[in-house]
Amino acid sequence: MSETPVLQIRSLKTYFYTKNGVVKAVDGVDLDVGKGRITALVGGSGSGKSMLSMSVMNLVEKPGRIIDGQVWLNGRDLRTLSEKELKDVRGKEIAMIFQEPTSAMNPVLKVKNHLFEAVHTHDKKLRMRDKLDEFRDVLLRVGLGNPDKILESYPFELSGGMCQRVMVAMGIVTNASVLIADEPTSSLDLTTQAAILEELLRLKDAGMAIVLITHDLGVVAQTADDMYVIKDGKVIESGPVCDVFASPQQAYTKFLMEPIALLR
Ligand SMILES: Nc1ncnc2c1ncn2[C@@H]1O[C@H](COP(=O)(O)OP(=O)(O)OP(=O)(O)O)[C@@H](O)[C@H]1O
Repeated sequence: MSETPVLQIRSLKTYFYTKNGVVKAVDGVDLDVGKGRITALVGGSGSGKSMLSMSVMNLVEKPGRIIDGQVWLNGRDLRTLSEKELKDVRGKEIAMIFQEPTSAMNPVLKVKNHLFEAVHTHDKKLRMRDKLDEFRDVLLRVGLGNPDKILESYPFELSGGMCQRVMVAMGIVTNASVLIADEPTSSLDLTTQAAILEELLRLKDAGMAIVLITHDLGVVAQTADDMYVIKDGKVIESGPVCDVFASPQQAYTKFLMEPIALLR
């Protein structure tokens, strides 16, 4: 990676203090995310991928707590910002597509209002009617046909996969410099999955830095430039995707790659 990374994470630690002891969800992670690149975070269930991204957004809830580290975004350490300043950063400079779209969406807001909120929070002069054409176009690009009907729908009127695509559309319209996508294609059929991945590649080509969290090494091979393998809250292997695939160093990385090796 030649340019200075847009997002640099250093020594980040997020622990959960439970009655059964301390869970080290993120345990001293260093990570660089470059402009115009897709950086994949891979690892098994419970390895700490989601908590790492929630920590970047400073959205960790009790009993979890970020206990150490820095999160540099465009030269500012987000960990030193006030909650008010962070609100401004979220959605404008760094956007996130959550793993659980139905719980991340407001049940009383129509899709058009979700999309509008994603842009209006940071530009109060915008008017809904001026954005509707763009919203229709983005909905079509994420595989949601009949966009006029979708714009007028409430989340409960849509399937989980449709909500997931609305979340992707919200990530796209923000035009943030970093987009964190947590399993953005997990509950989608293969055709829709391909459309979303295509869209992520288009955003990357437009200069966005994308963090792609996934279990699916096939998706990583198709789309990502760099990858980090996470286990027990730690980065155990990282590098350009082609290097890690060509010569994985850790037994755990080889284990994650086994399903792909079988397909070759
Ligand atoms: N509220 C909580 N209380 C206690 N431990 C938690 C809590 N939330 C997450 N953890 C723990 O943090 C660790 C990391 O979880 P995380 O959700 O980041 O994993 P993940 O890699 O994203 O998994 P998945 O792929 O299944 O989403 C796990 O050990 C999990 O049990």
